[in-house]
Formats: sequence, C-alpha cells, structure tokens
Amino acid sequence: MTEALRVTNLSKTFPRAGGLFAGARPGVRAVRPVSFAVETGETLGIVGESGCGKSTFARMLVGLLPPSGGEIEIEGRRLDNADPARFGKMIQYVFQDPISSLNPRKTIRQILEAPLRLLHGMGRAERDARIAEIFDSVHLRPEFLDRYPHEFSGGQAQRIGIARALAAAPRILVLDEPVSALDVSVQAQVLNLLARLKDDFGLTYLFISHDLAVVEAVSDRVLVLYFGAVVEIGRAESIFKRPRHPYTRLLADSAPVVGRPLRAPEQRGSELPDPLDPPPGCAFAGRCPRATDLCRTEEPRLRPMEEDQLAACHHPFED
Ligand SMILES: Nc1ncnc2c1ncn2[C@@H]1O[C@H](COP(=O)(O)OP(=O)(O)OP(=O)(O)O)[C@@H](O)[C@H]1O
Repeated sequence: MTEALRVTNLSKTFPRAGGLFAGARPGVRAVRPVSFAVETGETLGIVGESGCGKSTFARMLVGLLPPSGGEIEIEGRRLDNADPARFGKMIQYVFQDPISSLNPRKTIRQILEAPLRLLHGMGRAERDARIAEIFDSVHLRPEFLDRYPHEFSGGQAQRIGIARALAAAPRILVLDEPVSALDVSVQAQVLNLLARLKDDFGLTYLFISHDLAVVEAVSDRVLVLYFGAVVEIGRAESIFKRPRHPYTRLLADSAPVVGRPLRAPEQRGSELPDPLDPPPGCAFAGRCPRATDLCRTEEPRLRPMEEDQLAACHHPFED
C-alpha cells in the first residue's frame, strides 16, 4: 500500500470579526491541529455535526483556504498554497450542491474544458477526446455537453460535478456531502458510480457527511470531528460497533437511518460550545455522561486505544 495523503498538524483559526481590539483577541479555532494519513484506494469518512469544522477542513485540503498551520502532502510531496495548479492536479473537490457549484453561463463542455486547458495545457483534439471519455465514465449522453447546468436534474448535475473534478485527473477527491441534496433512490446510483470510478481511476476518497448510514456504507476508516478536533479515528466497523469515545458512541447508538441528520437523541437541543469562548478541558465534557474534573480542566490528546483506532478521551469505553 502506498500513502496517498498525509496531513500534519493542519489547523485554521479565523480572526475575530470587527470591533476595536478584535485583532488582539483570540479568533475562532475552526480546525485544531489535525494529523492523519490515507492509503491509496482508501475511503476515509469524515463525520461531525454542523459547525464542527468539516467545510473549513475540506477547503484547506483542496487549496481553497490557506491553513493557519501545518502541512498537506500528496504521494510524498508537500503542497503549497502558492501553487494552486499543483493542488488542482492532485486533489479535487466535489460540492454538495452540484447545480449552484457550476457556472450557470457556461455549457457543460466549457466547464469540463477549463481544467484540461488550464491544468494540463491540452489542445482542442485532446480535450475533446478526454471529455468524451470522462462523460462516458459518468454515464452521461454526449449531447448533454452543449447544455447549461440548470437543464439537469440533481443526480445528473452531481455526475457533471464529479466529471468536472475528474477532468483535472486528480489522485484524490474530497467529496463534501456529495449525495445529501439528492433523493434516496438517486443517492444509491451516485454512490455506486463513485465506487466504480474509484476503482477505474485508482482514486482515494475523503468522504464528508453528516449521514452516518452513508458513511458506514462507503468508508474503510472513519474520522470523527467534534468542535474542530479529531475525537476518534479507526476502521469503519470498529468506529460504529466498538466506539471508544463517548461522543462517537452517542452517534453510533442512534441507529443509522439513511438521510437522518447526525445528532444523537440525547443531544437534541444541546449545542456545541461557544467557539469564541471555548471550555478549558475536553470540548465534549459538558455533554458527556462520563466527564470528571480532569475532563473539565485538561484537554485529552488523541492516543491509540488498540491497533488502528485512536481516541481523544480521558475515560474511553473498553470492551
Ligand atoms: N470565514 C469564517 N470566519 C469566521 N469563522 C468562521 C468562518 N468560517 C467558519 N467559521 C467558524 O468555524 C467553525 C467551523 O465551521 P465550518 O463551516 O467549517 O463547520 P461545518 O462542520 O462545515 O458546518 P456545516 O456542516 O454547517 O457547514 C464554526 O464555528 C464557524 O462559525
């Protein structure tokens, strides 16, 4: 197995908006230092509630947002925000809302041509051949190429979004809630297509979702984010069947149902801590049935629980 992606201490702090002395006060730590690696061909699921930092994390991974610290390496080479073309060739983003992510004034052909021209310097004939090949691989008819994004259904538009990402010939796709906006029947088609494309093109996936059932179905490993930090990472079956972190257990205990938002029943109505005034210890302590004084004063570090499974908890569950 070769390593596709390595993320080391990647973090993002947004400065505090407005106010006279805003710049001098600590900002919002949207992503605390995150480190992990992903093997080629693997699907890493990333789960977390709204506001846990998923989008910020994804945007850093594809070079759309400069990190505050840390680094990203793909196939052993470090990516630099000053070189967006290299980012684009290695890692691409598939958006949740396919139609609004596509430029409404451009035909599908123009949309797909851009990465071939800008990233790969391809001439006309080569571009046409490559576009035909990619379009076929996402099961869309060639006559669709000369239409505009609003002419497509959600499922078709998402296949166009995937085609656009593939046109850059990347090694990794960051799929940000790729099926959340689609009907359940269409979700299955798009998930099957993604599985086949991964094999055909030798891709690696980071699959972000709030939908645990979908994440469990598609992931080899799963990373659980809470309040901008990784609280647990491990094999998908272990994460859902033998979670170590109480937060993961709360999520896993609420039996997965396709399409249901990520929130454990016990937590309905409760909120994430205030990002402008984070608690001193474990961010989950206020919601955790196992919390002690230690949890309220000292932030737990991510540590190995067993082979391939790490959790950031002072009082993890044991078998
Ligand atoms: N540009 C910004 N400026 C200041 N704070 C921001 C900015 N973008 C995000 N944040 C804050 O960072 C934290 C993480 O936000 P982020 O959008 O990454 O979460 P998320 O898990 O993707 O949520 P959702 O699923 O709702 O999109 C939140 O507290 C958010 O308010």
